[in-house]
Amino acid sequence: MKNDIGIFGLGVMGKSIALNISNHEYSISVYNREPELTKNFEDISSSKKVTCCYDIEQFVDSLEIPRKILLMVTAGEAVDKVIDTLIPYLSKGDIILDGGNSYFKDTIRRYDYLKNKGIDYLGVGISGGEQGALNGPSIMPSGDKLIYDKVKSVLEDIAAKADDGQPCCNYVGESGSGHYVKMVHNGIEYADIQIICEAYSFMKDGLKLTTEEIQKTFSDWNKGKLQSYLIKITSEILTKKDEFTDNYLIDMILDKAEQKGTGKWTAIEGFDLGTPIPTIVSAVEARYLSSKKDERMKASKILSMESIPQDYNKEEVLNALENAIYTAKICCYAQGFELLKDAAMLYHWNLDFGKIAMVWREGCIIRANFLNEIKEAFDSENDNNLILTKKFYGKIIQYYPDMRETLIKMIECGIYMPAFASALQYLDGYRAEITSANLLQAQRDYFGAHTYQRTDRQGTFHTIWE
Ligand SMILES: NC(=O)C1=CN([C@@H]2O[C@H](COP(=O)(O)OP(=O)(O)OC[C@H]3O[C@@H](n4cnc5c(N)ncnc54)[C@H](OP(=O)(O)O)[C@@H]3O)[C@@H](O)[C@H]2O)C=CC1
Ligand SMILES: O=C(CO)[C@H](O)[C@H](O)COP(=O)(O)O
Repeated sequence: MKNDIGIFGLGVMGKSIALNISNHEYSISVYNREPELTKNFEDISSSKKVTCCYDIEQFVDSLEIPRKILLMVTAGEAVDKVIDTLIPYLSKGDIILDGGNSYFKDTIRRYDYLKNKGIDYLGVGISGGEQGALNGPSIMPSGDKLIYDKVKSVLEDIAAKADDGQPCCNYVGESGSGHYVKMVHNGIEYADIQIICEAYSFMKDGLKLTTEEIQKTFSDWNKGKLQSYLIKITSEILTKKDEFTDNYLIDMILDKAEQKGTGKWTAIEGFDLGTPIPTIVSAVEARYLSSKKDERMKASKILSMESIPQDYNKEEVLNALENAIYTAKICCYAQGFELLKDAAMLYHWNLDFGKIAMVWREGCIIRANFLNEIKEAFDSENDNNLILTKKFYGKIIQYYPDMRETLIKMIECGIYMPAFASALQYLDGYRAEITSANLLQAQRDYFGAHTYQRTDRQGTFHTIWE
């Protein structure tokens, strides 16, 4: 008897996905470059439907034809190496699925490379971290639809299920689009995380709340319109005590953020496509700034400034902050979907934003209650900016003043809040009928004869300014 599917790579994600698949009654074969992880997997997987392989040929031979092999390895060069290791053992019609955070242009290249060899390739964006992978991730598959149909049942079975029972797995589109959607998911993840961190900073350093008070605030917010995985884990993180000191663990963690690159790719795509995604860009930049800890320490002494002492009504400020976070979150998602809209045009993908929102409703890191509303918004207005949809523009108008008031207070307290500021500026800029770009165009024409268009007649104009 041959096995249904093979999993190559038994790191954090591969191990959990493999267990998830085998828990769904599929027979699996697993392989890892370092045999130690395969041995560990053998120890934890009691199921008889698991074949642990220590040899690539044995791994490939153990699979039902056409073979289906899910790669869960580090994105980048490793994926190419693994593909080249597998090729000599594969047959025409076999299917490789890449479940890592691969760069979408690499996925398109690998698809073409393997197509020439008669091997099918699906780029499968997966989100949910270790627990999601084990209990039900959000899955964003792409490639040939006919090939997807051959693996659809296993992907849908292992995916998270939304409240309506629908699997959080939907075919996204042509090659590369699934990894693109996953990349944008991560861009939104960066922005969402940054907004929460800035709110935390304001509560701690501006409002001088205790960790317990901040924890309770996040916990309360998670019962309302901000209900989401990231707000929930934030409230849980703030309960954790340090094992070495009497402090909360959060106060012992160095404030230097790391990143693996998906947020940066999203920001670069925004620049390349000319799509304004300032909150996502600001979140990437905030990570870079945070990592310059030594310089910040030095600057904090040289540029030391007193913040303006305030006597805020904390309850009112926290209510406004909740509305400000909600509005900023909508802006993050709106920016992500605007990038997807421009990418669909440029790369000729037929993206259904309602279906994408549906896939993000459960399982992934940005899962949130309001994704149900985002789904409904796009179901009826697929081409609209989220902030202009009937579902959301009223909320933005309602919460706009609270957002503005909150930002004023953050400025008074000297809080670093690039994500909040960029979200408000996104709204102010997007709704501006007239901007200052008329002056900008005049300056360009002045120094470089770059020409400009007029408001009252067609054509291109140049003025001798001096
Ligand atoms: N961790 C997370 O929360 C999430 C991760 N992802 C993505 O999933 C993928 C896997 O991540 P994760 O499980 O966290 O990573 P880990 O670091 O835990 O595991 C990496 C895996 O890749 C294998 N690998 C690395 N280089 C090679 C190579 N040259 N040849 C063969 N195998 C190699 C490792 O094998 P070995 O043991 O031999 O080194 C190991 O099995 C990545 O693309 C990641 O971005 C996606 C969503 C969430
Ligand atoms: O893909 C993920 C979740 O969806 C990973 O958790 C993500 O890679 C984390 O990114 P970074 O290390 O850059 O913060």
